[in-house]
Amino acid sequence: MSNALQLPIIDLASPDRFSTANSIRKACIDHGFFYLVNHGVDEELVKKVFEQSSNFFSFPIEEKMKLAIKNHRGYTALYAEKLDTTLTTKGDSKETFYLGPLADGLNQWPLEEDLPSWRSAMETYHQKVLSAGTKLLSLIALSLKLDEDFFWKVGALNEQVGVIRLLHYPGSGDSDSSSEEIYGASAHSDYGMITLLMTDGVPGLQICREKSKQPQVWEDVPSISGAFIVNIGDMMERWTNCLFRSTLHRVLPPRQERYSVAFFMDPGKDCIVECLESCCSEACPPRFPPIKASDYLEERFRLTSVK
Ligand SMILES: O=C(O)CCC(=O)C(=O)O
Ligand SMILES: [Fe+2]
Repeated sequence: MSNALQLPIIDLASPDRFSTANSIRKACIDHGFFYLVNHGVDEELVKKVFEQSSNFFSFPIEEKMKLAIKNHRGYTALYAEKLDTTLTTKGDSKETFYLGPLADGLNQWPLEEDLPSWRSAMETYHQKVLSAGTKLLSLIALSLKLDEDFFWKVGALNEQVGVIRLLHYPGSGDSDSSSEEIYGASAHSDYGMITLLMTDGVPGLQICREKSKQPQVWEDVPSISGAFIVNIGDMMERWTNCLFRSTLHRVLPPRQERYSVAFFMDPGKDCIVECLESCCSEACPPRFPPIKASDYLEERFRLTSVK
């Protein structure tokens, strides 16, 4: 079952920060998803990143495997990841490429002679989206009645933050011969603080707002040209004691080829994520113990890769 959904639209450039923070708070409580506009990442750059992504994924598999994932950076092939760890079917029908923080030297780069504009496009995109995400996190802090620089002070934000995941869903054409339950991206929630997602407009993304309600109700999330689709991740849900929702989402197996680019803002690795005082009380005690971000994230990565 699926319905179309109208998510709130948040304007990152609005001068009225307190009213924006209030709208964000409502969006995070009601949906855990919203659109972000006036975010400062220009359309030309987004177009370049999608072009470079499509150029890379069109290479033969042997070439792509030369950059196979190491230290969470590089290429993962079709069916190599399964975001819903409870499924018994083979992995998700997508291939991906991960690029992390620019300063740590761990990124893998395609050869310049193969893709001359790749590196500059990806580096610029990383910087620009990190800057938009950082502004958004200061508004999220305000929305939780915290100081604007709260996420800096607790070590969640630093120059070692921000992971780009390029995604390519090859598309199944019109035939759907398989009876197996294979998704483009199977049902999952994201792990970190926030995710900023751009798609090429091909439909497929759905959310389920009540994770534990049966049967699950899935609603389509249409793309709005130029807007990021932002969602709250599990670590933010932990900080807020489930006030903000880390909403379950998935991508249906697209008939048509589909590209998207996710930008994950996970907390810095030494950051301890623990229930905010404003989100618990005697009647509503913390639901999760404090946890070090890197311990939590490593375990989640380990579970999603298909052995
Ligand atoms: O491709 C999409 O629309 C969503 C991707 C996603 O949920 C993810 O990469 O975590
Ligand atoms: Fe996701």
